[in-house]
Parts: sequence; C-alpha cells; structure tokens
Amino acid sequence: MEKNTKIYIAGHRGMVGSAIWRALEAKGYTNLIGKTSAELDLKNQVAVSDFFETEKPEVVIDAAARVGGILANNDYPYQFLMENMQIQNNLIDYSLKADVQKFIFLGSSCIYPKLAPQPLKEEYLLTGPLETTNEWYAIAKITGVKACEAIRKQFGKDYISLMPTNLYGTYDNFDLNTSHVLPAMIRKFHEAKVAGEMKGSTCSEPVELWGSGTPMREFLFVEDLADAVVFALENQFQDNLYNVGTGVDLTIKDLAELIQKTVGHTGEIIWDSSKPDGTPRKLMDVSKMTDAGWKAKVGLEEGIKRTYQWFLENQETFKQVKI
Ligand SMILES: NC(=O)c1ccc[n+]([C@@H]2O[C@H](COP(=O)([O-])OP(=O)(O)OC[C@H]3O[C@@H](n4cnc5c(N)ncnc54)[C@H](OP(=O)(O)O)[C@@H]3O)[C@@H](O)[C@H]2O)c1
Ligand SMILES: C[C@@H]1O[C@H](OP(=O)(O)OP(=O)(O)OC[C@H]2O[C@@H](n3cnc4c(=O)[nH]c(N)nc43)[C@H](O)[C@@H]2O)[C@@H](O)[C@H](O)[C@@H]1O
Repeated sequence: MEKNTKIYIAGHRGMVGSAIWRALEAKGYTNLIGKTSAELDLKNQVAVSDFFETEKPEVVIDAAARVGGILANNDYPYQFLMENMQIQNNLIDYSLKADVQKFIFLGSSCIYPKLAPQPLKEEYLLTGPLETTNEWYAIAKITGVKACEAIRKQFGKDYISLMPTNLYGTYDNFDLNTSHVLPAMIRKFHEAKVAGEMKGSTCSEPVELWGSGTPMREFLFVEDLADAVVFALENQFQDNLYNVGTGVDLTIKDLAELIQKTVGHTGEIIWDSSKPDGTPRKLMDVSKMTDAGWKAKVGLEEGIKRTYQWFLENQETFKQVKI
C-alpha cells in the first residue's frame, strides 16, 4: 500500500484508533485523517455523507463505536445497539458509495454464541444464542460483519472484519462503571494501595470486584491489535472474518491476583456476586490469522506493566467514558 494513501481512521482518539494511528505513522503513512465525535457525529447520516463527499478517503478503518464493559452493556442496551448500528452503517454505506476500496471493520469476540465450543472459530457465528449482558452490542457488530461480507460478495470490494478479543492498554477507559475489567482492576488496586499508604497502614484497603471470579477471558494488548490492523491493511485476505487474539486465557480471579501483584496491593479482594459474570469463556481460535502470517507479541504480564506505568503517568488525564 502506498505510504501516501488517504486513510481515514474513524474513532482515531480512542484506545484502539489512537494505537492504529501511531502504528501507521510509525510505518511511514503520511496521509491519515481523523475526526473527533464533536467534529463529526458518525450517527448523523447527512454529516457522514458530506464528509465522504469532501474527503474522499481511499481506505477506511472503523475504530469508532459506543464501547463499554459488562455493566455498561447490560444497563444501556438501546445505546449499545442503536448507536453502534448507526455509526457502522453510515461508515460502511458511505464508504461503498464513495468507492472506498478497502474497509476494515472491528467487531468483538462477543458476537459468538454464549456456549459455543471453545476455542471460538469464525464459522461458529450465528450458530446459537448470544450472551444476554451484551447481545445488543453483539447484534450490532454482527450486522456490521454481514454488511461487509455482502459488499465483498456483491461488489467484490476488499471489506474485511477483524474480531478482537478483550483489549486493554494505553488510553483505555478507566471509568469504574463503564470500563472493562482490566483497566478497572488496575485503578481499583492502585487507589486501594494509595489509600492504605495514606493511613500509614502496612496493609492496603480492600478491593471489591464483580461476579465470582470464575469466568475466563483472553486479553490482547492494544498495540498488538493495531499491528494486526496494519497487517490486514497491507495484505490481501482471502476471507471476510478473522479472529484476533493471543489464543491464551485465564480466570478473572487469576487476572486479579496478577494485577494485584503488579500494582503492589496487599489487602483483601471481595467478590460482589450481585454483579454479572457474563459469558463463562470466550477464547478465540486464532489459527486463521496465524496461517495468514500474523501473531500477537506482547504477553499479558508485560502488557499489564506497561498499562499500569501509563496509568501512573496520566493520573490527571486518564479517560472516563460516561454514557
Ligand atoms: N476495548 C475493547 O476491549 C474492545 C474489544 C473488542 C473490540 N473493540 C472495538 O474496537 C473499537 C474501538 O474501541 P475502543 O476500546 O478504542 O473504544 P474507545 O476508546 O471508547 O473509542 C471509541 C471511539 O469512537 C468514537 N465515537 C464514539 N461514538 C462516536 C460518534 N457518535 N461519532 C464519532 N465518533 C464516535 C470516539 O470518539 P471521540 O473520542 O472523539 O468521542 C472514540 O474515539 C470499537 O469498534 C470496539 O467495538 C474494543
Ligand atoms: C470485549 C468486551 O467484552 C465485554 O464483556 P466482558 O468480557 O464480560 O466484559 P468485562 O466488563 O471486561 O468483564 C469481564 C469479567 O470481569 C468481571 N469483573 C470483575 N471485576 C470487574 C470490574 O471491576 N469491572 C468490570 N468491567 N468487570 C469486572 C466481570 O464480572 C466479568 O465476569 C462486553 O460486554 C463488551 O461488549 C465487549 O465485547
């Protein structure tokens, strides 16, 4: 791909979008465009149409969405369904109308059935009922996958869908109500450690976590995902749907103990069983991406250390997404 190709990164300020922007700049791409949601509300069809008319991007990467953890998805089903359909449908439809040649859509591992066999293969899509806490977001993402598949089939355009597993890293959302588990744990353990130190105690304050701790999750460092997006941009894939992950998972309880050790928290962990566990497991089969020539590089322990370091350096400005 020519380094002066005009590439529009929708959601370029988000955790994923900003990582993709940094990765493309690092590889020498010089013609990147992005708009904040204040500059261009992607839910607004006329505004999106005008944007494509004016900017005429050659490539579009969709990293814009209403995103959140299990509680946000469960508490705001309408926003997670409707906003995500509006955003992606405007981007996909106006990319097609503007003859955009390459489109990369980002979905999520939650598109697969709640109790599908593990690890999850791409062909398990639509073979069973979804997890109820995020079925709204999942249905929106599934329609995005199918829209890109329809464009490949009917118009022969290189529109592909990447399904990342749970992501984390720099510029993540650290709001304790709307975030995902990993950034929430980093913040909770850190603030409980500091609270203990402020009291002059040798023991940290207790930390309250959600659910039972028994579900299993896979975590991919966001810079690895950005690397996978650039890989997909620079290579011609044979299919429309590819899982992107590490192929390794762990229990939420083990994750908590790993983050507790990294942060240096020494107090009690209390599990709030009134909060939902969600999907028991959603480990991705990543063999299609491996066969295509891409593998994740950053291990969980290293990724947590880098994310915690970033959190410490950005105490005043870390993002807290409200809905
Ligand atoms: N985080 C994860 O664990 C995870 C896992 C799998 C897949 N993904 C996917 O990765 C993508 C990005 O996720 P993320 O974690 O980077 O989320 P994020 O940090 O919340 O970023 C979302 C971005 O979308 C933009 N956006 C939201 N609503 C918009 C609107 N109406 N108009 C224009 N822009 C809008 C925001 O723009 P502003 O900042 O300008 O408001 C923000 O930059 C999403 O498609 C998500 O489904 C995320
Ligand atoms: C990738 C994302 O996965 C999401 O599902 P999902 O992994 O359960 O989303 P998370 O919010 O990351 O929760 C993962 C697991 O961690 C538990 N958990 C424990 N303590 C906490 C905490 O303090 N905060 C949070 N957030 N969780 C916590 C939570 O109950 C759940 O079993 C979907 O809802 C999204 O739509 C998206 O697909």
